[in-house]
Amino acid sequence: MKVKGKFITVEGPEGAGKTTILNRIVQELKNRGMDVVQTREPGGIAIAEQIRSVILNKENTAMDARTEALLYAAARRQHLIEKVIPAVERGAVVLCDRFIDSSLAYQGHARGLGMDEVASINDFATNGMMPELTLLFDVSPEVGLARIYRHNGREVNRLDLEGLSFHEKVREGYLLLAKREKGRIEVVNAEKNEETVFQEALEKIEKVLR
Ligand SMILES: Nc1ncnc2c1ncn2[C@@H]1O[C@H](COP(=O)(O)OP(=O)(O)OP(=O)(O)O)[C@@H](O)[C@H]1O
Ligand SMILES: Cc1cn([C@H]2C[C@H](O)[C@@H](COP(=O)(O)O)O2)c(=O)[nH]c1=O
Repeated sequence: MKVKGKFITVEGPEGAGKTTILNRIVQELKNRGMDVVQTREPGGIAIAEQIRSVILNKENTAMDARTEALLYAAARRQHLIEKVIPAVERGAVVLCDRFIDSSLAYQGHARGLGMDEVASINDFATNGMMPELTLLFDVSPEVGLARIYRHNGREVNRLDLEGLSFHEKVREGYLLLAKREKGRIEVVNAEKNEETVFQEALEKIEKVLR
């Protein structure tokens, strides 16, 4: 792939505030006249949105952990090919809500499949494409889940319904990744108020856009 634009991802446990902050950042960058593409995983294009509805359907309680990991990787592949790579190649800034680190934290660490195993199936899906910057919105499961149940209009999905220990493992997995990949993953304390989180995230993104 000829790289011209930027590929930036945001990550974090449930209710970390990724969507809220991403919406504001995208608006801010568009106001500055930049070519910005906001997207999400799993989803962002029709085929991946269809896979998303299978994965997150609360009735699919029989789903095996490896099946889950493979479905996320399949959605990722299609989304990269149809949307992310073309946008980066034309020079856009692509801001994506979740990417491979979600699979490593949720399926690799919290489900117990192993981060290395999950990384290897994802290598096949991505050809090794990685973001230039990843913002990890760190929040405790208590705070994140309370935000979802208290304020958010979004439907509670199959993964939200996992127990507290699962969500604790997700956070632990993310923090392990952040330690491992200090050059790419920047941790933001997402328990601070929205304005503070927005300013901190924007500053970090501005650094890679310079
Ligand atoms: N810093 C913050 N402080 C308090 N509430 C916040 C903050 N950021 C977002 N919220 C609120 O928390 C809720 C969840 O936010 P949001 O949907 O942006 O999280 P998310 O990380 O995208 O969640 P998920 O990935 O689980 O869907 C929303 O009601 C939002 O208004
Ligand atoms: C990409 C990806 C996501 N997940 C989980 C994380 C969330 O529970 C849902 C997505 O819902 P959101 O409202 O868009 O955050 O899917 C995962 O387990 N593995 C992944 O690779």
